[in-house]
Amino acid sequence: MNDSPQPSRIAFIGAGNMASAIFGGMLDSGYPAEAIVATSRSQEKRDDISQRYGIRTMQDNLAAVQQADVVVLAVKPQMMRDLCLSLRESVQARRPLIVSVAAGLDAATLDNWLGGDLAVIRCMPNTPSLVGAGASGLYANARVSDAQRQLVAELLTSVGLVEWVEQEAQIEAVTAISGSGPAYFFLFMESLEAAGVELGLSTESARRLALQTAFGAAKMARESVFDPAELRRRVTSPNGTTERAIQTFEEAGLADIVGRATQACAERARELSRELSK
Ligand SMILES: NC(=O)C1=CN([C@@H]2O[C@H](COP(=O)(O)OP(=O)(O)OC[C@H]3O[C@@H](n4cnc5c(N)ncnc54)[C@H](O)[C@@H]3O)[C@@H](O)[C@H]2O)C=CC1
Ligand SMILES: O=C(O)[C@@H]1CCC=N1
Repeated sequence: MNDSPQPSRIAFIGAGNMASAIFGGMLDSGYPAEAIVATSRSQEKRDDISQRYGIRTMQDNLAAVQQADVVVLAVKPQMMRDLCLSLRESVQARRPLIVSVAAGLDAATLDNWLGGDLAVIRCMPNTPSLVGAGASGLYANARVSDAQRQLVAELLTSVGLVEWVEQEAQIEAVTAISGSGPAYFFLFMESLEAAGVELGLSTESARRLALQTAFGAAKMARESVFDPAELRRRVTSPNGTTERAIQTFEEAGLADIVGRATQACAERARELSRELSK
């Protein structure tokens, strides 16, 4: 993963949903468990993580930082200020690369809370990282070296797709499309399952059909030489069944709804940034 024979030591601060999705995916793709440590305040959670993933866990965030080349900050945005202030001294002493996955917190604010002059990468991942099918947007501040960019890109490529953005504001767009995006597709799957039940299928059968169709459509869209619009046209026979369904979606303004939902998501990220960086 880097030029030295030793893998980079990665400390995850806050071993919740997103951190476990990333380190779980890294482990599945062969990253050595000995090089990963995760912190949690709950003993039960620490035991569960060590048992399930075979990585080291700690209660003490400072001890984790003191041994790390890369520190991944993975607590809720609202907890980040206190966490950064508590890590400041250790971080300034060791100067690891900082990677934040928090929605809506800009690199300069994090850097400031951590004492300044640090290499900071803002990452917006998503939970399908857990199954190696994640999508992450990355933004690096000016202090991040090429080697550090490459290391983080490699780590996240091991759990899915990586897209660099050149402007930090573009991270809000990544949040609206892929960070929060899995929830939109899950919502559509839930609706499709409920509709199947309404039309007379059993819940189990409706769920299996809805999930396999979502999977099949995504796989086909990724693998095909045709774009999604052309693939949709190929399902839609003139005067056939699909046409009626698509007409219904269009009349209800699906594209507009998606536009408004993603705008609202990006705006919430900006709002979080204003609230939390005060
Ligand atoms: N869940 C998602 O789909 C995504 C989440 N994110 C970001 O990831 C971050 C974490 O979100 P989730 O994993 O969903 O939340 P979570 O609540 O599952 O995980 C956060 C964890 O941090 C722990 N924690 C809080 N303060 C701590 C401290 N001082 N020291 C050690 N541990 C501490 C909590 O106990 C919890 O286990 C957030 O900033 C969020 O914006 C980013 C992309 C996607
Ligand atoms: O809902 C949230 O705030 C986080 C960030 C992106 C996905 N989950």
